[in-house]
Amino acid sequence: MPSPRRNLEGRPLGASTSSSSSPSSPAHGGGGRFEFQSLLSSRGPGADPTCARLRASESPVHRRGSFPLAGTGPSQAPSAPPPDEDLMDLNPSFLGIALRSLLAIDLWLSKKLGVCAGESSSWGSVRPLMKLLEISGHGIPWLLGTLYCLSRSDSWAGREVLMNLLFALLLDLLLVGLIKGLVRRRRPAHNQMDMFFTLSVDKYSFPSGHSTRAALVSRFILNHLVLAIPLRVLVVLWAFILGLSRVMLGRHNVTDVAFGFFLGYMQYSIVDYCWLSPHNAPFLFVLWNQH
Ligand SMILES: CC(C)=CCC/C(C)=C/COP(=O)(O)O
Repeated sequence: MPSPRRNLEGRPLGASTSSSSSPSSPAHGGGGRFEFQSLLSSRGPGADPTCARLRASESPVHRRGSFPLAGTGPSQAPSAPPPDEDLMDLNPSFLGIALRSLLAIDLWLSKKLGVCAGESSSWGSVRPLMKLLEISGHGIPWLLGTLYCLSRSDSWAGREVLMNLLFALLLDLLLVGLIKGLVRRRRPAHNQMDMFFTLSVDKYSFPSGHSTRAALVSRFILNHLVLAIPLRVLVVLWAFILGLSRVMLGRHNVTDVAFGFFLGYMQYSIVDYCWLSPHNAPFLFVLWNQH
């Protein structure tokens, strides 16, 4: 009866060992190729290690990927191919590489633009002005301001617009809070957490809540207020500078702000689509009237 095939450590092929998961084990590099070979050859019927080796050695990916694993000179045994899962690990997709590069550029650019991140930063003297701008885009003044105007409004048309602005601001808080809680991206390391009134999710930075609000509110204003051209330009400028100031203050990375603008813009489309009126939400208007 043929004796069971063994790997170079003397273990029967296919036998799982607790040591194979430890960092010093072959699977983690030392003589990892032996463990990979045993894994390949134990893959059930038809799993021919010779074929697998040929297939893998034809692949430039394997050649590149095996480099860190081999760590050995030509005098040692030829390296066996890693299993498919390992090939996948060693073969990052084009999308993966693009995302990693984008992230690296994002971090680098955000650090460069964070010129007001502290009092001692190169533009530290502008920091108070940037913080004033920060308050102009904060949720509290916008919510309180809208509620105040609603309470003072004496026309149905005005009330309708303000009711929808309130809905937009609440929707924005909800969506930004949700995404921040899901993505959990840390704020940049150079940020000082000295923001006025934050919620617990505001320790996260993606997306920038100020930027979503800036895009949402400015699109709302441009669509529902009749303004002279210079004022319209001012509204757009305010939104843009508010977004930029988030990176300059070191609160956000560029991608947080870019996505924030996109999300805020889309949120307006949702609000416009679900536009509340005395016809589709009469209870809201009656409630407010009684108020
Ligand atoms: C408490 C309320 C009503 C809003 C929180 C507003 C806030 C602090 C958002 C964080 O913005 P960034 O994500 O741009 O830092």
